[in-house]
Amino acid sequence: MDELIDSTNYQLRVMKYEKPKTKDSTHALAAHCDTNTMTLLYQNEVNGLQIQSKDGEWINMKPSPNSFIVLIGESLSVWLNGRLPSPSHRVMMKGNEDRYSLGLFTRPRGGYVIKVPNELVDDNNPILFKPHDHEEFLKFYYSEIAQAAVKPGGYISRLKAYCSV
Ligand SMILES: O=C(O)CCC(=O)C(=O)O
Ligand SMILES: [Fe+2]
Repeated sequence: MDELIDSTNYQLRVMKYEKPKTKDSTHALAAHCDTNTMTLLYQNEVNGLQIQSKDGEWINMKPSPNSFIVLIGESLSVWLNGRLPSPSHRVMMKGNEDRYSLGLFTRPRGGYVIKVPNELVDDNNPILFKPHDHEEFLKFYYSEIAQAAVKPGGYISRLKAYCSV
């Protein structure tokens, strides 16, 4: 537990999504998976977050006023050798109210090596990801090579491209 606390950075961010200018629903945040370990989201009463199910369907999130949404990030998914998937999500806006959300993003600190635990690797579950430092990954994330690999409109996991075995 101490190791987890010592190896984690936290970022708290407030996000504002302006009401759409037309009656149609609009993409306010494009589909993506978070690259960090875990994201906790809290929102005002305006819905808009959608999570993609395994079969590709977009599900509207309607959290009750006192609840948080917890999203597994790709970094945790990789850490767990893919045992828990990181869901693709997006924000669609409709109606005539602005949306505010509060996100607490946890991510591994630079210098900490993320390594799949031995307990999660066996003959049926071969190791899928190489040990890596998240900060080194972020340098790759913004590099020209990674940017060039990302095609407009399609989501590609740069983390998996970076550390797959
Ligand atoms: O505003 C939201 O509900 C989602 C924000 C989000 O997915 C992100 O910032 O990565
Ligand atoms: Fe996100």
